[in-house]
Amino acid sequence: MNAADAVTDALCELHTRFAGLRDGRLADYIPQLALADPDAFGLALISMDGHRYSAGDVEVPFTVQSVSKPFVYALSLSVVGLDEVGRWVGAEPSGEAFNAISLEPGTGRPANAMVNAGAILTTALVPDTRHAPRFDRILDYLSRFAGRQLDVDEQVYASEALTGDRNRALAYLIRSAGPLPVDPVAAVETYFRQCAVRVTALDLATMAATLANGGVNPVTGDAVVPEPVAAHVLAVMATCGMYDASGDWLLRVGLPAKSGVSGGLIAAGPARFGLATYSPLLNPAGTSVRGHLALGALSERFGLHLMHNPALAGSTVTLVTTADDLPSAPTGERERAGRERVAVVAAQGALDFTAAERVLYALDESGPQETAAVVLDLRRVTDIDTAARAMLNSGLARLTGSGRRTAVADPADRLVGQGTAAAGAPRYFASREEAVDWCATRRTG
Ligand SMILES: NC(=O)CC[C@H](N)C(=O)O
Repeated sequence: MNAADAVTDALCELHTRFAGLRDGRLADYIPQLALADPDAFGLALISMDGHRYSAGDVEVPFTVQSVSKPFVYALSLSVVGLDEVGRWVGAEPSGEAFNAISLEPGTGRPANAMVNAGAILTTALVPDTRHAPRFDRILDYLSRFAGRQLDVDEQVYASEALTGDRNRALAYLIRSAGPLPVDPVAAVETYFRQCAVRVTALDLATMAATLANGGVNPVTGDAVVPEPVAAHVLAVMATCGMYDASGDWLLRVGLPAKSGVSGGLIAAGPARFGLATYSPLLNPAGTSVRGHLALGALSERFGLHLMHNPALAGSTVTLVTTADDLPSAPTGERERAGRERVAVVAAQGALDFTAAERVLYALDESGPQETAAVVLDLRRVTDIDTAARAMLNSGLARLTGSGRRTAVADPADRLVGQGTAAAGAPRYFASREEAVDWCATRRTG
């Protein structure tokens, strides 16, 4: 028994809880989908370290269907850019079903890339060259998101190609509405193939985890799309991924998600995990009944809701008001020894904007009257992002500018970066002792 089996146990428990449920119907408007096993049910979770947890049928193949949409959207954003994609596809929830025959009034754009109209256009925006045919690019990207080579279920493809006139109608409607740089009618057949790509619940969880992990597949380490693209896709999944049920989903489950009519469902916890379920019995909105319930229960049980008050990293900052070589010496004795009282603010962990604010506040609180000198101890900091580095640098410059003697213990050069000590910048030391000693030494004159 391993300790991490506790995670698997939680998934198994949900699997047991919902496996017996027979509500919902198989999709049959694509005839091949009606042949799915209604009892199939699997749940998978991939962590940001690429750890895999699963319960039930997580290796049963099924076609990706609409769960392909966020990933192809990611591809077109990467290739064409947010602004250009945004000219042709909106980012507003449509409040309508996935296959609604409707475009945004005024602009003639599909409402978003998660409904069929927007997805067909998104697919059309993926460049199609002799060197890299559109579908090959799509299959390659989906495979990189999944971390293994995927293929197409030709029977499901043929089945949708035979019956997909509603999507063709949408493509013609889109083409009639505006001066597009691409042809959605030609792209709709590619869209059918993209929907027929075969995946498993484990694949989908890995794909969701890649979006959650800033576009880097946490299992293979492959940087599939840039971080901002992953963030944009998650944002659209959060507001539009569950079609006309998106608001209620965000309210109750609180995670960016995407459903598909073959029974796949993904949800992503940014910087935390990727989740997927497979169960082909659908509710009237076209979402897996068991998947919906299981992810809802999981979110509630583990507090995964995005808007859930995030646990404040209570230990980001420690303030030690006196730390010098004469820790308990009274002021007189300290002065005779030519030493000053030094405050030490110690930060730890990964510093982002929020953590940097706490550090700066603690630096202010550490003075100025009683302890004029202050040391910022970064020895236990593991990472500083760009925003936090800029904030800390300008905050420290303000401190020194206001006359406080300031030193930073930064053995890993995390803050100073390029090693430049600009005028007005604090002094940098490799150890806390040196920093405290420099600060404590009373300057004369
Ligand atoms: N919601 C879905 O999964 C729909 C995908 C399906 N291929 C369609 O276009 O109708």
